[in-house]
Amino acid sequence: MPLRFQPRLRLLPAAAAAAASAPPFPPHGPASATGSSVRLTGGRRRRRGAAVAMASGDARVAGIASSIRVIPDFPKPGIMFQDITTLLLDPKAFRDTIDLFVERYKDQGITVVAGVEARGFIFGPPIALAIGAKFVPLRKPKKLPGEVISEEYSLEYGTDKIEMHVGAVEANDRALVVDDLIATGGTLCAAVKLLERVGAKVVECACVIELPELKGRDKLGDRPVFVLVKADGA
Ligand SMILES: O=P(O)(O)OC[C@H]1O[C@H](OP(=O)(O)OP(=O)(O)O)[C@H](O)[C@@H]1O
Ligand SMILES: Nc1ncnc2[nH]cnc12
Repeated sequence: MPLRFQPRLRLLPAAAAAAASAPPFPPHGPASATGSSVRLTGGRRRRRGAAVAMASGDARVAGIASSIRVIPDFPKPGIMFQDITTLLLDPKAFRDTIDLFVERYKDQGITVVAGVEARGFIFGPPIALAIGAKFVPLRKPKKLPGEVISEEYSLEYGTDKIEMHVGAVEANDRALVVDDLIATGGTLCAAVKLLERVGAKVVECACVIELPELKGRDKLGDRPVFVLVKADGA
């Protein structure tokens, strides 16, 4: 997966009001991991590179945003890695994340939640259970034991593939695609293609985080993408 350079992050204007009530540091944030923070006007401090912005006016999103740790230069120099494992350490943030998705999708007639390996396997299943849909894992090559269909997608250098079991999704299914993050959009685009190839209707793609500078939405055309937080490169 291409983990492209993501410049230092800043708080988007839409986020400012909701963020005012957020704690200055996340419970498990990089302030402790890296010792890195920046001072905000008014004397508050926030993590360097970690200002993650709200996509909605819901107050829960501020807590979710501040629970996501950003690790600079992982897995290689220049990458600001959005680490959702710290969100998982915070039961309120994790529950709020699932609840926000469930509230959005519970009355949309969704019959299948497709989660993209690996981090879509964390958020997808609890959403599927709560809305009464089946969960279908979209896996990296050679992991699924049954007959599969595959979709290749572009990486920064070369290509990768995801696979889905034949028969898991049917032509009359209404699908939600779930992953933790959209960057270039290549992964979600391949996921959508797999589902559409078997005739399913992709209602929406849902991610916790978007890196808007990488313009992943452009790759998805008119398929809607819903995200909770945006990490904005300044
Ligand atoms: O929008 P894109 O540019 O396609 O990137 C987004 C994908 O990258 C990350 O996964 P990764 O491929 O690193 O795999 P992992 O979850 O197995 O670590 C992330 O979890 C998304 O699936
Ligand atoms: N900056 C980033 N952080 C976490 N996962 C990613 N996948 C692609 N870019 C990423």
